[in-house]
Amino acid sequence: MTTTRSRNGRLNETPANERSTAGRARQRAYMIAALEEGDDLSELQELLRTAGVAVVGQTVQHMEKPHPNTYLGSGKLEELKAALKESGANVVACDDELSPRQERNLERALDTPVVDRTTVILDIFAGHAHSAEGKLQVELAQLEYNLARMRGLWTHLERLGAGVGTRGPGESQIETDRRLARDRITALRRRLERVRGSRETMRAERARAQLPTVALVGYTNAGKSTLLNRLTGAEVGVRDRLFHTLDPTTRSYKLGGRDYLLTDTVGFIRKLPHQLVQAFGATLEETRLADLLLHVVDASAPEEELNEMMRAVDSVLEELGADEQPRMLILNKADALDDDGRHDVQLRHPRGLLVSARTGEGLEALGERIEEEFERRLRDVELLLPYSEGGRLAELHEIAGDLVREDTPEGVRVTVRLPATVAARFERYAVNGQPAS
Ligand SMILES: Nc1nc2c(ncn2[C@@H]2O[C@H](COP(=O)(O)OP(=O)(O)OP(=O)(O)O)[C@@H](O)[C@H]2O)c(=O)[nH]1
Ligand SMILES: [Mg+2]
Repeated sequence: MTTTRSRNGRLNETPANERSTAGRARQRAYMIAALEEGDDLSELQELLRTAGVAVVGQTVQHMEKPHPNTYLGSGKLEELKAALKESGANVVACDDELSPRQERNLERALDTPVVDRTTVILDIFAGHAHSAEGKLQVELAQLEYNLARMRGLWTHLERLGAGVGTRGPGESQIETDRRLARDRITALRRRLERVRGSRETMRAERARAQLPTVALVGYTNAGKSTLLNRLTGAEVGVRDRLFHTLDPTTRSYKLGGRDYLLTDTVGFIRKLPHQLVQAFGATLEETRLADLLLHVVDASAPEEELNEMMRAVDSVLEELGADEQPRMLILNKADALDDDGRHDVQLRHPRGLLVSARTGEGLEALGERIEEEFERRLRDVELLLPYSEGGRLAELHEIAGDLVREDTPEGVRVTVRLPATVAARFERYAVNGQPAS
């Protein structure tokens, strides 16, 4: 994991730079946060744990907005300095994304390297990316984040063979850095496009065009992968760690004689770095193209936290333009709730379906609901398929199970019931210009 990180993460490869949360034997982090009353640092702690960093202390200042120059107030900083020494920490981890100025000032005041929440999340992503596409996406996000902040681009570019001496006349070092970083970003984008155009992706896209698709979305650690495994018999990795799944996995899945595709997606989190949402745009496309979204939540989380996680998911979906599809709320981890807890969560989310991906409870009802959801939107469609498009007929059989066919001189005339979204994909074969959706 360390090697992947240092390959991707610019911050991680220079020993002189202690900013990275990874790649060094046992980092000891001291957490700081400017929080509203009632919030705590458990999520940052969880993120650090996932990044393999030990937490040795924390300082929280309750304030409405972080200080624009130093993040925390000056009195708090003094207090922090002493506590920091005491704790033996070798890095300070901040719960928010820091402006370059805040970061610089904090490092100066504390005489300790500072990482912010975004850097930690990018780092975890770098460690969890397995596919060529995932790795490129993370590197792109890291580079863009650092470009915006102009943080030590030096080492990175040197490693890429750009190095000293490439500076043009009259160009300041910063301008050179910026220009080289932009070139690298352009090159990465191009490579990403090529990777995405690969055959495998195209095959997946073809499959998606035909079968109705259901995407599992939700906060990291909600149980999406567990649910996918349970429903389809797949073996997607499951761990009690944040952001375990980065590469979307799609499996087919049968319900009442029809085939569906079920896609697992990357988990969301509060304050998900914007760069990551952008970089993972293509991966998250799965979400936008799905016919139905299952929003999976950890129903065993405390009420306030659950609401916040749901809001975070809503806002990412909105940013992705995936907020218009039909959505179902899946209240997972029912097994971790007692009777009162179940009653309570069901009362607060009457439309949610209580299930347990672990024990299988409620999954039959879930299947029925999915079927109903598609049933409701079934359309009777009449199509004329030319004989040269025999493959299309086979697809229809797979999707619809039942269909009525009649051979005519022009081709096969088919009457079939299809989900509205699928019908739209067959529109060009519709008879009499009758709209298929
Ligand atoms: N008690 C209980 N635990 C569950 C259930 N479903 C999942 N878990 C646990 O929750 C943790 C996270 O599960 P995953 O399936 O990896 O969650 P995910 O939503 O795919 O997480 P990311 O890939 O990080 O977005 C694991 O420890 C699972 O064993 C459930 O129904 N009940
Ligand atoms: Mg997962």
